[in-house]
Amino acid sequence: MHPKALLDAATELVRRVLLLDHPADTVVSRFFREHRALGPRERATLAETAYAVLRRKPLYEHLARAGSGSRERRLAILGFHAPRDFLKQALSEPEKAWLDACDAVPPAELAPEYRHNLPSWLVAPLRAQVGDEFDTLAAALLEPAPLDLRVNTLKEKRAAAQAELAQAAIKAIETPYSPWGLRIDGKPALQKLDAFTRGAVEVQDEGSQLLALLLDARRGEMVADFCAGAGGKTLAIGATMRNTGRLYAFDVSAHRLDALKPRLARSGLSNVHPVAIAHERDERVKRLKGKMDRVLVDAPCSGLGTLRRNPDLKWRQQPKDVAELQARQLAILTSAARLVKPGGRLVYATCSVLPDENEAIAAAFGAEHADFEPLNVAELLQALKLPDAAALCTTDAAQPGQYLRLWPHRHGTDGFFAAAWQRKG
Ligand SMILES: C[S@@+](CC[C@H](N)C(=O)[O-])C[C@H]1O[C@@H](n2cnc3c(N)ncnc32)[C@H](O)[C@@H]1O
Repeated sequence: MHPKALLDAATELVRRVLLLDHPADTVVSRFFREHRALGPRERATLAETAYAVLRRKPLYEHLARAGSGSRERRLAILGFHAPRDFLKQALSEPEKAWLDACDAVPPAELAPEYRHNLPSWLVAPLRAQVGDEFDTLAAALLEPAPLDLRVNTLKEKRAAAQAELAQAAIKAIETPYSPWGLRIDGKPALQKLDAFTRGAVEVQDEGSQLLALLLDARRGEMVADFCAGAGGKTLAIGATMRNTGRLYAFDVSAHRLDALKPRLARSGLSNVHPVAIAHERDERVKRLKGKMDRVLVDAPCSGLGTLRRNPDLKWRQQPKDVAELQARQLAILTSAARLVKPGGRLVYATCSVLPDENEAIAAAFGAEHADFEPLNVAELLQALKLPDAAALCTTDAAQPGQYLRLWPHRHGTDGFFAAAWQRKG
């Protein structure tokens, strides 16, 4: 496609994602379905351009106050994911001069909001948590996430999967913390790889793998993944159970559970029972009261720990949404807790970096549930022989290691939180 046509397409896609009325990945997929003639490289350029604009929206809007042409075209030019000489074939002389002027602005001279590119309401809670590391965190959140795989140890050892990928010219290194993880160089197409189609590997961020590990589900147990969604963590938990026992995958979205089915088929797991529920107090949940050895609540959350892959969330989420989420999170955790049998383990997790969705929910639950003993997550991970377990957890002087707290700039994962309890016997 000629650079001019590709820039026009990017401008239209940028216009659509900036409406912020749907998740960016949905908008991009719909755009590609409408433009079937686009090749893989053109698709990559368009998607990366739209994501670049979402990532650096404040900076690009600032730079786009100068220049000419529509606002979306200026933003698409600034985010255009291709070599400058290719892009310049699409530009008028005044546009080229404006772009050169933008490129010449020294980053150090930019106001902080054009460097961190975060909404103002998010800055204070992040600064309060990471202090001097704020700029490093903000920079990490502006980078695309690496591609992590989880090796399905029911089918393959990690080293064998790594060797198989190498034969397909895909370089993969072991993830630093998860014993099942491989981190891939670049973004190769995996769907047609034998290792993928036969279920030996699945795409999953290392942080998600650690949440499944923390649940520590064993052979023959009764386990519930309460907010299973498309089942990323369900699959990892089923593998730790060595395909024995019974693993319920609950979710209120039948549509998301449907996406679990092909993944289950590939994985070779037959111990998973997907159940679409109407709400967290559904009769099908109540019937299992006190029967579960382990329950994971991977709660619906703002997703603000996943800004590397979902940069639109920082513009689509608002403080009032977080307040609404808190009520749902506590209600879901409270209902899910009823399933846990005496001596059983409960894990609450989110992919949010906001204390309001994390420590605050754990504290509110703890205050109402004296029958649940908080477990120290660092100790649980140490017992699982995880390297640097304490470094993955909170460091409060009063309760060191109490919660899992993963950060992109420290751990190279998405931002995750987890708290764990044991029901008193
Ligand atoms: C963070 S996502 C889960 C991601 C999934 N565990 C994974 O690893 O891919 C949260 C899920 O909670 C589900 N959910 C929302 N409200 C719920 C409720 N009341 N009961 C159970 N699941 C709920 C959503 O449909 C969504 O799939």
